Amino acid sequence: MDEMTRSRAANVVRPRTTRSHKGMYGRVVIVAGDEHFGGAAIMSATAAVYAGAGLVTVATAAVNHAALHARLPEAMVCTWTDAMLPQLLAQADVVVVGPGLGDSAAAHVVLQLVLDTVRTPQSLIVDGSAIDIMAAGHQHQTGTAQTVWTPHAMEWQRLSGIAIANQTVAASQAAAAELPGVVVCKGAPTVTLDGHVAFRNTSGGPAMATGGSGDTLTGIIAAFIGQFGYSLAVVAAAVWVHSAAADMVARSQYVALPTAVSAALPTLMAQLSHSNAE
Ligand SMILES: NC(=O)C1=CN([C@@H]2O[C@H](COP(=O)(O)OP(=O)(O)OC[C@H]3O[C@@H](n4cnc5c(N)ncnc54)[C@H](OP(=O)(O)O)[C@@H]3O)[C@@H](O)[C@H]2O)[C@@H](O)CC1
Ligand SMILES: Nc1ncnc2c1ncn2[C@@H]1O[C@H](COP(=O)(O)OP(=O)(O)O)[C@@H](O)[C@H]1O
Ligand SMILES: [Mg+2]
Repeated sequence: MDEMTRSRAANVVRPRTTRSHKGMYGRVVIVAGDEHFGGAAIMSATAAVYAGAGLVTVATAAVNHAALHARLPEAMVCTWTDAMLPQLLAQADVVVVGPGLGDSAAAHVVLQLVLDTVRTPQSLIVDGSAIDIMAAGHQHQTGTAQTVWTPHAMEWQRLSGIAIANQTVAASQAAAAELPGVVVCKGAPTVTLDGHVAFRNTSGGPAMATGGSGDTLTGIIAAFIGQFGYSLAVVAAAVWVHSAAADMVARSQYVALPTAVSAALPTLMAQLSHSNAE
């Protein structure tokens, strides 16, 4: 099994060219946050912006819009039933679906819209409640998007059928081989795999055991794919950066608040890109 280390992550986070514009760094659409879980959408979107995504739009329940603008004016917003959502999804480089999505009829409908719309070369990150809905067999991935699944151990048990106690790398690789794309088996440590190769994460720790850490990771993965392309190594580098930012916070904080982790991303990514530039 390979290891995702600081130096390998630094190879991904390359310096930006002078002639940059935001269209070069990914149009990200985040479909998340029903009326109970608005925080998940805000944390995912915050992480996507702070990890360098070019443009971020959040499709979330209307009740979350004011809070989102208050915390993250950089993000644009719409609802799940907005007439412009299908076009936004079709024009996105990367789509995240699932953080705080819930299990309502509306959640099932918007998930199916995403699955029917997002196609390669677009990338699709499936997290949280979207994993649960798909695991329950209600909906299948009809598109052929470049996919990243981000289950924690219980979500992976639901999706793969492997009991948490039996989630060895070999068992997870076999299950991942039956799924399209990359699987981020979140845990301590997180292992990122594609049915053939696996990267064990070398950063992170128990300060991350708090609600919102996984929502935050989805935004970082989306921003990394938008800037650095879709590959197992880029996803594993995003996992490393997420956990390394948490380690920075945990040096002086007992718990690595997901919003504090996002706030640490621009500094950490600057350090990595400078080391890459040397
Ligand atoms: N602020 C917001 O809006 C937030 C919104 N959120 C949104 O909430 C939605 C539900 O996501 P969820 O992860 O909270 O619930 P679920 O999928 O049922 O899993 C928890 C169950 O699994 C069990 N479990 C056992 N082992 C485990 C392990 N190693 N890792 C993890 N779990 C393990 C665990 O066992 P127990 O704790 O009972 O021992 C418990 O029974 C989702 O859409 C998410 O995005 C959250 O992100 C939080 C902040
Ligand atoms: N003890 C730990 N060591 C390392 N990483 C951890 C630990 N506890 C939680 N994490 C990380 O925190 C995140 C939790 O994801 P998840 O359970 O989906 O959170 P959320 O509440 O946002 O849904 C994962 O990336 C996981 O690897
Ligand atoms: Mg989660």
